[in-house]
Amino acid sequence: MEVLMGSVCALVLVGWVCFGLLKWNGIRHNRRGLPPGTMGWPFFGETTEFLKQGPDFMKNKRARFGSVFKSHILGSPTIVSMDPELNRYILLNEGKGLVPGYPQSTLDILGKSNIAAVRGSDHKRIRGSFLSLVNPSMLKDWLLPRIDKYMRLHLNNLDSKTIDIQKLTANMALFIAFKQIMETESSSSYEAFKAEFDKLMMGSLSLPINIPGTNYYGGFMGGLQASTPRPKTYPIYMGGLVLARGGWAQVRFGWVAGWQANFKTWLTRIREYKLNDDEILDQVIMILYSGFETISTTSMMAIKYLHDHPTALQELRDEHFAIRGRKKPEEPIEWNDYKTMSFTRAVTFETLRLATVVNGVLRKTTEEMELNGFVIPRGWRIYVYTREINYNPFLYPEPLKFNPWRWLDKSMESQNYCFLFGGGSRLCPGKELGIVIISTFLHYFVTQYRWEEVGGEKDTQIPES
Ligand code: HEM
Repeated sequence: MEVLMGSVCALVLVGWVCFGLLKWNGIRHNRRGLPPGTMGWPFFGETTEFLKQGPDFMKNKRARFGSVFKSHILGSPTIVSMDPELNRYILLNEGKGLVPGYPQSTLDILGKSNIAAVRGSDHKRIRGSFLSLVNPSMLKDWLLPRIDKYMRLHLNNLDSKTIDIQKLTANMALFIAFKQIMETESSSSYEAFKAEFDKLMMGSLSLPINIPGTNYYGGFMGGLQASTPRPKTYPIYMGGLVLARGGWAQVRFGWVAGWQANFKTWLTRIREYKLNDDEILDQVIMILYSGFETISTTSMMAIKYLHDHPTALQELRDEHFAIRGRKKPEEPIEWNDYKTMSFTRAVTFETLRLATVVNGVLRKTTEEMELNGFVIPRGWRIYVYTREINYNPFLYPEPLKFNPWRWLDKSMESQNYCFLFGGGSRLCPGKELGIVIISTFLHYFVTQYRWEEVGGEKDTQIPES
């Protein structure tokens, strides 16, 4: 009996403490003029629910509080905006105190000079250097030939095999990115790099708790960082290479001395932007990081949608067999071929829309400001949640239907609320490179293989109807 009473008292006490903490956290962040919403637990906020429930978290909140509400996610008080007009305003007005607001974990791991962490003239300079690496002439003469070569290699030899398409596309995206930067590296350094890269991806979206065992800790180099001259926040695209070559200094000087033929070409192209060593490394990491998830998810979902829509698949195949018909079997895809892939481009955009590969982008206020009648304190994060716009029936009739043909009208790509690649001064500079990679993947996949779904794994339905 005493044990039972003790347990009940303990439970009541825990209940009260929890209630008190939730209330205290709500009051702590309560200011006049803020939008409605709840703040969850001190420090953790509502991060667990947000990560666990995904889009349902947003839907439930919107049903309760409307399309602009407050919460506390990924370590910071956050305003979520699902309002299309407000989202557009925020994306187009970085200069008015709305700068990128990626979580501390992302910034720590990607490096303090990565493009998402810098603003103003530094952003212009770094973005300029980035664009010079992926502009149409680079794409045409430098990148596409390599993408073609390594795509063939990657998609070689899948005949009669059962493949996990998620793994295949994830590997493809990483392999292609790696080869663009480190063409002459061996496959063993690719494997070492891949293992480090997985940790980086996990760490960049975690709570910033730097103790062994956490994803955040794993995102760094662990023990290696202490013995190297790189600052504590040494991010780690280079992890694989450091492991493979046995020392950061060696890698560092190797890079700067132009130890990679193709990297030398990159350095020459960006010389005018005067990036220092750390800035160069952070941009390399950013190239790998930004293109990875987006390209792999889009390629995977395109294969799924095409499988489920035979008419679209047939039209895509016709487009690619027409290109093959003009070539010898071993001839690579060239820029002019890519330019004729209008249906492939439409499939890519429709996949990005329907699967909502990017749910939204993060900003932060640099000063207190009024938005939509609400007063947002300085330093609060704003989650510009663009997912809902993708299913707006006025913009996209029958929004839950896979209909690539809607994108053959070219004006669709530039309509005011198309945020598939972001907008304003942060519009994705890798947009065309991403589409080239996905198109090359689809080219070799649909011209070399026919496929069918096997296995009984439960599908995740995207979007949820
Ligand atoms: C299907 C593929 C892709 C999609 C859907 C996509 C989407 C986006 C979006 C939505 C943003 C805006 C982020 C913001 O406003 O905070 C962005 C920015 C960015 N993307 Fe992409 N991206 C793709 C491919 C790539 C590739 C292949 C690269 C690099 C090789 C890349 C590099 C970047 C960079 C560096 C930024 C930051 C730009 C800045 O802050 O000025 N992206 N991307």
